[in-house]
Amino acid sequence: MATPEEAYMRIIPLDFGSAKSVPDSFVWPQASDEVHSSDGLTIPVIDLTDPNAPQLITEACQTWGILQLKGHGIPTKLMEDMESECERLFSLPTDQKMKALRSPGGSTGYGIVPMQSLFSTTMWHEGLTIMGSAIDHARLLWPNDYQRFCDKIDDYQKQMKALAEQLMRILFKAMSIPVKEVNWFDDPTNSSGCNLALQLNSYPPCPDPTRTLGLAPHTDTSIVTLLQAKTSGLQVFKDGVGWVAVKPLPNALIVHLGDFTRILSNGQFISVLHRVVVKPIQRYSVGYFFRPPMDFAVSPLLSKDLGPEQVPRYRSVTAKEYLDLKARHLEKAFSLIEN
Ligand SMILES: O=C(O)CCC(=O)C(=O)O
Ligand SMILES: [Fe+2]
Repeated sequence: MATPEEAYMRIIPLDFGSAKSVPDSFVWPQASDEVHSSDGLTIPVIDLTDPNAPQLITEACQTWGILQLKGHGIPTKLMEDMESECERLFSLPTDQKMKALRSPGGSTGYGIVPMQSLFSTTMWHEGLTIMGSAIDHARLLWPNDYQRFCDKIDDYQKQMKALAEQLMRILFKAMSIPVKEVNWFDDPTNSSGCNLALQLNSYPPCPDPTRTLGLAPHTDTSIVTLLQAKTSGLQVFKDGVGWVAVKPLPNALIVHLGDFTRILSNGQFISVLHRVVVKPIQRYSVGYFFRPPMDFAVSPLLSKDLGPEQVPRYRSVTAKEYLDLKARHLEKAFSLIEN
């Protein structure tokens, strides 16, 4: 068990600007694992305006658990603006970013990802987590000029929420879960307490990219995660194949299925294991995590397809209980809820 001082130190990113080599505490031997050359094996690309999109998305959820989405309606300008805001944020002097440092055990603010506490090796990463308004953090980061960041973040979250709901309607239909039973759907004020989080990620230029990882392998604790990333670095694990590199298409969004969808679909949909490798060049990504309210009971039994003869593979678990299990056990959380 880490002491409070150790817990605090574990959320402070390295001062990457002055790192001329990869310190020993950042060395991940698996960073140099072989990656499948993805010729002929690429994650599905789906256009949301295609009339067959629901069917194609359902198939992609069963075979990959990840897809690239075109025709999603998020304005290109807004996506570019988010990339610029990431640059503006992460280029701030370290002392300034540290003013918005997340507290140990806290959910929002600047720092290394929360799952870092489960690993003894550090990841080549810094991030900012936002839930709801960004104003408290933005005021600390830019005391005289915080409104621009807040406005962009608000606009982005609003548009991402609408898109996530559109995708969830497709997923819930595919899983035969009646949307009317899920009363937190379509709640414009989010008064039902959906756990929506925006994660801005920065992977600074690395002097020796084959020795370290930007993010360790993990699945997302979400129903669905929408990710924008201009450059490569993300890899997904495909059973029987190994790590496959994702090559982001211009203006497309990457859609990850998260653990909650795996539970709701009784294991029919995959929550894909993924990781991030680093490069000699700077990389940013922005993830929008859509999670149900904390007290929502996530259960395969919500599906009308699950007849009495079919056994639920997972027990019912509230979102809060699962988030706690995941925070302590990471990918082993699944074995703890398996029937
Ligand atoms: O940066 C990426 O491509 C992935 C980020 C990610 O997996 C996450 O934030 O959970
Ligand atoms: Fe992720």
